[in-house]
Amino acid sequence: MTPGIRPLVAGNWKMNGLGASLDELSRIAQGFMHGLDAETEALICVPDTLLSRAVERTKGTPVRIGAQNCHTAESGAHTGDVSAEMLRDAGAKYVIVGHSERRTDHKETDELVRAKAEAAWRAGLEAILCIGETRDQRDAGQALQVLSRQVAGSVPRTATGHNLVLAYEPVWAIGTGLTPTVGDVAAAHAHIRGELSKLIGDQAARIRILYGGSVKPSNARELLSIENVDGALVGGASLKASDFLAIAEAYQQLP
Ligand SMILES: O=C(CO)COP(=O)(O)O
Repeated sequence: MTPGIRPLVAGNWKMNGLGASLDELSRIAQGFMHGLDAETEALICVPDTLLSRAVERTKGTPVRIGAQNCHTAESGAHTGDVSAEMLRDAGAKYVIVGHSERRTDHKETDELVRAKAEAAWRAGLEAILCIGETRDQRDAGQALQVLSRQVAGSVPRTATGHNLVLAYEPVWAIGTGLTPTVGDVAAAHAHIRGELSKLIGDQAARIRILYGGSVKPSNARELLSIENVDGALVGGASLKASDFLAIAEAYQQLP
């Protein structure tokens, strides 16, 4: 946690969810309506096919809806792509950019990720920009170097606490049940804050840095209590309302 920063617990449904999954979303929204403290911001990033229905389901609740990717252009001849303006039009408030699955599956570079963050801002969305090292990079002792390179290459210099959220997601921890040690998460987040500060100065202190990678109810409290961890980006466990709510509750239990 960082004093003065509103924590964000975000779910990333990835390529999961049909219409019926919206019942789970309703349960998440109900959980935040009744009992969960408004101090924690809640967001679910759904597949584009569910965007407008998800926005409808969560209307009047504290849960925000986001998307998982956008094109850099506002409109045009890009078959199969969706622009940030279209996501905004469908009711999204946030968009994830540079997730490692997109960096791998679609060969997204830091430069492209930076352009996507700028496209998100042009459309009035907040960007959740993901970075993180692979297992090989960690084993080679290069984790912090990789994070430096990704921050310098993919974070636009006009980033502020109002338009950017950073997510540290070690690639090897995604969907594996493995998590870094508390010491490694603390070192990575402090390092990211330092690199942000070199790039954008004082605003670095305002930017939320989320941890993502195998966050679940049983480890949420430990992970979320680490210094400079301002929330979580949750994959698998965000598909189940009881798990996602239990992760959000972990924040309330922190001193
Ligand atoms: O990639 C992630 C969130 O963006 C993390 O996924 P898991 O929580 O399933 O490991």
